Amino acid sequence: MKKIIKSGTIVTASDTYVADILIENEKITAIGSNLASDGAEVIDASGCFVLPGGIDPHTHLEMPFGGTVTKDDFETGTIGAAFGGTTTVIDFCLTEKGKPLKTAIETWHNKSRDKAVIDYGFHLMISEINENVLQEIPSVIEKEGITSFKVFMAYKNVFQADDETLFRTLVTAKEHGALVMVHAENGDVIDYLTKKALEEGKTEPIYHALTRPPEIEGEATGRAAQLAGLANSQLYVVHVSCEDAVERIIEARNKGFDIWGETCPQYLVLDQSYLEKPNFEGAKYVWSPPLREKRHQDVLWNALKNGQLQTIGSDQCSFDFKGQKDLGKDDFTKIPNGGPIIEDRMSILFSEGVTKGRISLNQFVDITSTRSAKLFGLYPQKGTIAVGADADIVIFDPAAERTISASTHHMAVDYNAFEGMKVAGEPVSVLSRGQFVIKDKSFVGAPGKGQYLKRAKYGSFHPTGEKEGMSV
Ligand SMILES: NC(=O)NCCC(=O)O
Ligand SMILES: [Zn+2]
Ligand SMILES: [Zn+2]
Repeated sequence: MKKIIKSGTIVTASDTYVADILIENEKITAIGSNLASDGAEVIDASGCFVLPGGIDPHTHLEMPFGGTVTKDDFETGTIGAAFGGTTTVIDFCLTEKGKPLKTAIETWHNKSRDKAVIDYGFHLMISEINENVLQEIPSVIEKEGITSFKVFMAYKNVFQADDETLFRTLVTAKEHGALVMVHAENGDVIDYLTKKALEEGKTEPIYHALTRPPEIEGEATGRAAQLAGLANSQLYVVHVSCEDAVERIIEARNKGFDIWGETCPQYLVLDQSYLEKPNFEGAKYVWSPPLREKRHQDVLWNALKNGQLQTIGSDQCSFDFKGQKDLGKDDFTKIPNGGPIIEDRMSILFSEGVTKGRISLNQFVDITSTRSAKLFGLYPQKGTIAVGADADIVIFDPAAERTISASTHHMAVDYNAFEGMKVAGEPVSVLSRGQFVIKDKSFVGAPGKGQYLKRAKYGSFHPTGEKEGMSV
């Protein structure tokens, strides 16, 4: 059945205007003034913003980590995402050394196929480069449409890859049209500092932050950037948390390197002091990289405003406080890293960013949706409101107010890191390919309705030279 969204203020990465939107067969087929209803279901959006569905480029759903598995899977995680206005997630598919890449990809299809309520794609972790891996890469890109690879520079003896692997991944990605993503922290130095802290009897959550100082992130970011420059390849730095890393990204971009940076809501609004909360509550705030001193927040906001960081990912990686985070009660290195943010990613950026004047409304759309669509091969099918695009649409009430709480969130996890935070603006209804997933703030979608997305190669939508500012 046709739908018409009437009288809303459409916001894209470049424009803001009042118009109606006609939806037919999953797509936007017309945008204009006073479109005739013609028996279509009419959705009144007056007083609301009509936004392209959010794209979360960084999630870990049902991921094994730290001796346990993330609490939110592709069902609860994508339900939470939809409530927050996100209509696409790109999740990290973990590989194992010595096993075919296709085995890992099949595992991830099995986790997601019948569960996702919104569309989804995968990034692929690269932990080693050898003849078998090199042989599989073309089919990963061409058949699976996986056009982004992830290399961990941290988590020694678990996920960490060496520099040769990172460099060869960059070279291979350049050859085949993929974007290399890095978790940029120096895992070897962290390993030394954490062992030393434990020897000195320092076991509380705060030592997680103190053994991973900003210099360690800055060093790894700079190293990855230099290697990307040497390989003449493309690099995307995930979860940038501090000034040291931002500076390395700016320097590399100024040299003309093809480098992009993502930050996350937690680094914009929470700080290192949260790790000192009593009764082990600090464990709720254990991320890698860690929360930083407050001064880094202004640097991150400015970098988003100036286009030096371009996207915001949730890094959704949720563990219950009871039964999972408390694995590290006597040893901070055993606290599973990560938190639940998929649901509040867009609200926090709107409330703290747009309503507080740190970024514009169009930048908000670019950062939460359009830029990820362009970088990860989904544009213009996703990431904008235009004729021919998928009808992934959020009707967003900027006047609504809400308090974030585990008692009202839709993720499966038993706490919310932003508990008690008041946010302005809320999605009222969310459509995925023309079907309501959220209608008048209630879930009306179904597991399995989300489709797997084969993505285009890197560079399809942002020719070299379009790196500066918000014009891409
Ligand atoms: N970020 C984090 O603490 N957990 C998720 C895994 C990762 O992205 O490093
Ligand atoms: Zn990471
Ligand atoms: Zn992550």
